[in-house]
Order: sequence, then structure tokens, then C-alpha cells
Amino acid sequence: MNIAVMGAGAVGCYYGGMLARAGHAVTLIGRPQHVEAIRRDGLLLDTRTFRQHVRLEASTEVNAVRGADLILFCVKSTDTEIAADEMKPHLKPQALVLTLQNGVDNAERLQARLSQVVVPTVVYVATEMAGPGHLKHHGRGELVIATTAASEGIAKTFAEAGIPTQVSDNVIGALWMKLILNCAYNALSAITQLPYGRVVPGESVEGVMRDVVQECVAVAQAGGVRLPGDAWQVVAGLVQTMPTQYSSTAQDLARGKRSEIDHLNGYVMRKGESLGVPTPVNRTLFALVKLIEARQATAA
Ligand SMILES: NC(=O)C1=CN([C@@H]2O[C@H](COP(=O)(O)OP(=O)(O)OC[C@H]3O[C@@H](n4cnc5c(N)ncnc54)[C@H](OP(=O)(O)O)[C@@H]3O)[C@@H](O)[C@H]2O)C=CC1
Ligand SMILES: CC(C)(CO)C(=O)C(=O)O
Repeated sequence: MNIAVMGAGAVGCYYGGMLARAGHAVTLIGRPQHVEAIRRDGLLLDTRTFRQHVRLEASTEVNAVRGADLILFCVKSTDTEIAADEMKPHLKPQALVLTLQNGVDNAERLQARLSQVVVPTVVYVATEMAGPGHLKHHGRGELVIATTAASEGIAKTFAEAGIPTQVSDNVIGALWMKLILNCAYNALSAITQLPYGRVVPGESVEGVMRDVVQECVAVAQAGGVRLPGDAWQVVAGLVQTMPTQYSSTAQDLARGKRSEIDHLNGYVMRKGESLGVPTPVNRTLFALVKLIEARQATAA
């Protein structure tokens, strides 16, 4: 299969690298520091189970999506519209686009700009770019993709490449469950710059997290979303599995980057407003992260 990855970062390099390693023609589209290193040395796939330089195409030019049957769309939720507009003129009419992103509305936002079929996807992986062209995998790697005519075939192709992939008729519910995890952990870890194992035992923190979850569940229910399981149980369980983890929002702020908070607690706040569901705790966490971002932008 001819595959292009839009956004050669931590998620795009992991999945693109795994598919290239399995023999697929993969082109990574990303920033010069990664593209130059990958062209020179190959992509270093440094995973929990193997370490290997994988040879694949890499480009800084978005027209490299031309000819791809499958696009893995892996930019941050803040970059969805810009990246969509850049790749739109170069896409094959029959190309299929998978959104490998956090946040629940990326596929909808992308579909509003593209005529190609866009497939919402949930990503369960922990990866980072440890350096130029160096993908570090910390664990997991499963995907859940929405049901389309092509989904079973894609799931089979991915599974053969070592990517366990489930086809689901409730991807939106699964994306919401991930969103609730993000709403409960990301801002608290970002504001305090603490790992989950130190955030959760903090005084009154469990109450804050329970309030966040209750607000998110109320918004999801008002919006007709079917959550797959008990959200609080899922949230409460995460800290045991990754006590030393800092949220991606904490990592973004620590690097002086804009975070995805608009698409996490900010999304729940806006959705709550439109549905008449109060979300005071999500609003407070959102406002605090935005203040930190604004302070950093002024200092820069
Ligand atoms: N990393 C993880 O373990 C997980 C991440 N996710 C989600 O996956 C999504 C991707 O995250 P992640 O891979 O970590 O993010 P990264 O920032 O590592 O990767 C995105 C890359 O795309 C680049 N990029 C953005 N716009 C363009 C463009 N127009 N053309 C070319 N390159 C572009 C970015 O460059 P620049 O930074 O210079 O803009 C960056 O290098 C997010 O929604 C995240 O929340 C979900 C589960 C786990
Ligand atoms: C699941 C969680 C909360 C793990 O860190 C995450 O997705 C993030 O940090 O953005």
C-alpha cells in the first residue's frame, strides 16, 4: 500500500515506521530537522521490543501526499485546518484519511475541508521524538478505527505490520473516553509540572478530578455520546499504569509550545455551553493553562 504520513512527529513516525518496516511504501511529511536525519540515516525506530533504522521516504513538501492511497493524519489538533488546506490540492480523490489525534472532533473538522473519506481513529500509544529522526516508543500501540467499507482491510494490513487495530462502530465514544482522561490529567500535570503519581495524591485533587469527569460525562450524555464503560474507573486506573508520566500538555508547556488544551478541557467547556451543561471545573483548568501559555508567549 502507498502510504503518506502528514506530520512526522511522535505518532506519525511510529506508525509510519512500523508500516515501512513491514514493506509498505511510506512517505513521511514533516519538519526539516527530522526529514534531513531520516534521509541521511533512516528513521531510528527505538521501541520497547526492537531498535532498528528503517529506510523510508521523507519530505518537507506537502505535495509528497500525491499518489498515496492512505494518509495517516498525525499533526496536533491545533494544526488540523492548516495541514488539511496544505494537503488538499495534492490528494488523490480516492485517498482515505485516518486522523491519529487526540480530541474528538478532528475527523469532523477535516471532513469539512476534504472530499476524501476521513476515518476517525483512536490512538493508544506512548511515543516521543527523542532527537532528529529518532522515535522513542514507551509502550502500547493499538488503534481503533471507525467502520467504513475499507476498514477491515486496513485493520488486517496494520495487524500484519504489528499494529493491533480494532474496527468499531463507536469510535466517537472511545475518543470521548480518551478525552475524559486528558481532561482529568493533562491540565493538572501541566499547571503543576508534576507527574501523575505526584498529582493524584495531592490534597483535594481527587475531588477536582471527579468533578472534571462528572462534567465531561454530563456533556457527553447531553450530546448523545455512548461512553464505552465507567469513565471514573478508567480515569482512576491510569495513575497506577504510568505514575512517572507528565501529560503531553505539561510537556508542551515545558518546551514553550502551544498545547492542545483548546481541544481538551476547552472543547468540553464550549460543548457544555452549546448544550446548556455547566462545566466550571473544566473552564477553570482551561483558563489556567491559557494564562500560562499567554505568559510564555509574552516572555518569548
Ligand atoms: N505522542 C503520543 O504518545 C501520543 C499523541 N497523541 C496525539 O497524536 C497527535 C500527534 O501528536 P504527536 O505525534 O505527539 O505530536 P508531534 O508534535 O510530535 O508531531 C506532529 C509533527 O507534525 C509537524 N507538523 C505540523 N504541521 C505540519 C505541516 N503543516 N507540515 C509538516 N509537518 C507539520 C509538527 O511540527 P511542529 O511542531 O514544528 O509544528 C510535528 O513535528 C496529537 O493529537 C496528540 O495528542 C495520541 C496518543 C499518544
Ligand atoms: C493518556 C494521557 C493522559 C497520557 O499521558 C495522554 O494522552 C496525554 O498525556 O496527552
